[in-house]
Amino acid sequence: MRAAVLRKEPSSMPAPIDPIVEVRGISKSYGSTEALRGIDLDFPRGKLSSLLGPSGCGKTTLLKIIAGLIKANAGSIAVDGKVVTAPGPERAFVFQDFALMPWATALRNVAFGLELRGKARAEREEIARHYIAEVGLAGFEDKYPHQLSGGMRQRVGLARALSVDADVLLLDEPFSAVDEQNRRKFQEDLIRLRSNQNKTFIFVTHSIEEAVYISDRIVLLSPRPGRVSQIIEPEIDRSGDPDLIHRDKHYLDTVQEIWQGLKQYAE
Ligand SMILES: Nc1ncnc2c1ncn2[C@@H]1O[C@H](COP(=O)(O)OP(=O)(O)OP(=O)(O)O)[C@@H](O)[C@H]1O
Repeated sequence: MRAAVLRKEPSSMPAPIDPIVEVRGISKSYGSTEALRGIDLDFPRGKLSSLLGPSGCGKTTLLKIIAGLIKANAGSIAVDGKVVTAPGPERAFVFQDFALMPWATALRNVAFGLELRGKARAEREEIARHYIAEVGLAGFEDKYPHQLSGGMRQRVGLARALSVDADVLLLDEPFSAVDEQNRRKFQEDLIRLRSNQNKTFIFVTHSIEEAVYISDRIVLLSPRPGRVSQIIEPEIDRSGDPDLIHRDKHYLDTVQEIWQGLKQYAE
């Protein structure tokens, strides 16, 4: 039987990275709490990178600095070679609680980013319908958030981020509020979206299994203050049966290797 997960042959030269997001010397303190110190990172274009580490290591802080939602005390962020200091159309942020407008339908919520950008109603609704279908919610366009399950609300949040056509999607633990079945299903959807949408995903999680399952690249952060401790490229062939991947030796070994590095921080 062919293995479901393949470790690619190591090449003699590391593949050059085409970074879309460049993080240089980022430090951030909240009062006397030093959240991040001297972070240097490149996020490759068209890939899914995860920020992984124990609670409080600064994952969300780094993601929000990349988004331009909070300011660093030192350092810079460049997107496509241009230094950014505020939110911009090339980056879309998916919040942990999805941040939906409760009084608006799924369609209006998804179209909202386009509404803010001044797109005409017919056009923005056509785009919104397309992405609602992309995330598996066709038929739910006219439902309000309270009529949708947590998993569905999360899909609305993702469809909204996809519809504004940003090159970089920043996702802050988007699976934390949903049950395990939906989480698994959504991880598979994200892998599919990442291969057919040509976007760069930067994803915050504290689940080692999740990071190994979905990521091209995992940035491990160590806490107090947050620093880059390791970068891991799981090199998993995800074209096979997802259930087999979860049982594959290389997948399990990678999970174990990361756990060995992180367990010292477990409380
Ligand atoms: N607004 C804030 N004011 C003060 N301290 C903060 C603030 N936001 C974060 N911190 C502190 O900065 C550190 C990093 O927080 P951050 O939320 O970025 O970590 P995290 O790795 O995302 O954590 P978690 O996995 O628990 O979400 C923590 O010690 C946290 O308590």
